[in-house]
Amino acid sequence: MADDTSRDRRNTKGRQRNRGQSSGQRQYSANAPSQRKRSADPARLTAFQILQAVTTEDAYANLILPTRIRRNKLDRQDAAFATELTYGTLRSLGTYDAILGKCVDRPIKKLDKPVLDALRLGVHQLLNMRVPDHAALDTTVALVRAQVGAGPSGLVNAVLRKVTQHTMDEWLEQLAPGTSDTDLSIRYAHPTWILRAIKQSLVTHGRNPDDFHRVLEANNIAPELNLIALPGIGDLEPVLEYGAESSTLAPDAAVFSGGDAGRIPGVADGSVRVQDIGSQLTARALAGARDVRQGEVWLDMSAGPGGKAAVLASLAQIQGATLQANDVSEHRTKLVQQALRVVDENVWTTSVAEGQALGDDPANAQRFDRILLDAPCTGLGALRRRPESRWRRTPQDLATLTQLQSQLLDAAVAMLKPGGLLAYVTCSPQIAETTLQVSDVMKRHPEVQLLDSATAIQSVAKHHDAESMLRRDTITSGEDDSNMVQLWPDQHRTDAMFFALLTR
Ligand SMILES: C[S@@+](CC[C@H](N)C(=O)[O-])C[C@H]1O[C@@H](n2cnc3c(N)ncnc32)[C@H](O)[C@@H]1O
Repeated sequence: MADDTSRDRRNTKGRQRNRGQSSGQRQYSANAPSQRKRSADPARLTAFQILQAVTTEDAYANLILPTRIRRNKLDRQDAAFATELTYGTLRSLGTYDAILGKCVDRPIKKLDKPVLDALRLGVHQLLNMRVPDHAALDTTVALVRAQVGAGPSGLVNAVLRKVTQHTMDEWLEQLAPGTSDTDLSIRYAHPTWILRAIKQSLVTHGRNPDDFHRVLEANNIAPELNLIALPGIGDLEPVLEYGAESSTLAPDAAVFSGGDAGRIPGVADGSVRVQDIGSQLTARALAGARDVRQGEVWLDMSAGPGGKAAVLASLAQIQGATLQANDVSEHRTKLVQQALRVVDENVWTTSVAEGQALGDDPANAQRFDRILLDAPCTGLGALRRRPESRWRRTPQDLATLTQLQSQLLDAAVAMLKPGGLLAYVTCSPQIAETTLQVSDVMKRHPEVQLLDSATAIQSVAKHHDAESMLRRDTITSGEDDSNMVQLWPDQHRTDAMFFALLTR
C-alpha cells in the first residue's frame, strides 16, 4: 500500500508539460532531509528498479515492468504511476540529462549510476508529472536513502532543488533555444541521428519535412493499448464492454487506455492479443491482397514473438491455407507457438532456422504462395513502446541490420512462387531499411515487381473513416500502381510501420 504522500500525488497524476511559474512560490517540505522518510514508496521503487535494470543490464523496460509490478504487489493506481514514471523518464532521458548537467557540479556520467537514475526519476516528476514539488523531492531523497545510502541523499536534495528553479519550458529555452539538430535533439529527446533519419523519411514519403516535430512529439506520448480479437477466434464484444473503444482503422480491433492488459477479456486465453494496429494492417494486407486459393502455403520468415503470425494463422484457418512460422531464435519460436495455440494445429507449423538457410534449401525453392518478411530492424518506428531503444540503438547497428535485411529479402525471393506475394515489413521508417531495401532487391532480381501496396492496406482497413485516415497521399511513395506504404504515429496513431508488397 502506498503512503500518504504518494496517495496525494496519485490523485493528481498526469502530464503537465507547460506548467508555468504563475502559481507562485513552489512548495517544499518543511522537514530537513535528515528528518524525512527513510523508505521508498512501492511505485517509485519499482520505477527505480526498472531504470537500474535498463541502464546497467541492458534490460527492456516493456518486458520486465509487468513482472516487477506483480512482484512488488502494486495496486492498479500504483502500477499506472510506476509505468508513467518509468516510461516517461526513459523516453526523455536525453533532455533530463542535459538539465541535470546544469545542476550538478561534475559531469553527470561521473555520478554513481543509481544516484543518476534516481535524479532522472526526480526530474520527470518535477517537470513532467503533476507531482507536487515537495512530494517529488521527499520521495526521491527517501528512495536514495533506502536504496543507495544516506551519503548521496544530500546531493540529490540539492540538485533537485536546482531543477525546480525553472519550468520545463524555461529549461528548454535555456538549453535548446535554436533549431539546430543538436537543440532539437535536446528539446524532443531524440538522438540527432534518429531525428535526421525521421526527417529524411518524411521527405522520401512526400510529407513536409517540417512535420518532423509532430512525429517526435508523437514518439514521446504513451501509446494506447491496441488490441485484436483474432479473426474467427476472438470475440471483440467483451473487450468493448470492458471499456475499450472499437478501432476506426482496423477490423476486429480496439483501443484501450485503461492500463493492465492482462485483465482484458480474451487476453489471458490468447484469443485477444495486444498488437499495434499498424502491425495488424500489414499482416491482414498480405492475406487480403488477393483471393486465397484453397491449400495455399504461407511463410512467416522471422515470426517471433508471433504477433503477425497469429493474425496470419487465424486468416489461414478461415481461408484454407497453412502457415509455417519461422524464427532464428528458439526462445522466440516458443513464444510463436504460444501465440498460435488458439489456432487449429493442422493450420500451422513452426521452425527454428536462419531465414537465409531456409532460402538456400532446395526443397523451399519457389515453394510459398505468400511470404511475410517482418525483418529484424532498428525499431525506430516503435519508439513510443520501447522507451529506452532510442538511447541504445546506434548508427552502427544499421550497417549490420541492412545487410541482414537484404540477405533475408534474397532468401524470400528464392522461396516465392512465381506470381506469389511477398510482404516486406519493418517497424522502422529509416529509408536504408525500407524504400532502399525494396529498390535494391528489385535491382538484384529484375523478376521482382512492386505492387500497389497502398491499395492492399486500404482494402483491409475497416471503413470510410479508415480510408480517409489512410488516404493514398498520406501513406504512399511511388507510382500509382506500384508503391510503398509508410504509416506514422502522428497521423495514424500506429507505430511507424513500413509495408511493401512484391511479386515475382
Ligand atoms: C521484427 S521481429 C518480428 C516480429 C513478428 N513478426 C511479430 O509480429 O511478432 C524480427 C524477428 O526476426 C528474428 N530474426 C533475426 N534474424 C533472423 C534471421 N536471420 N532469420 C530469421 N529470423 C531472424 C528475430 O529473432 C525477431 O524475432
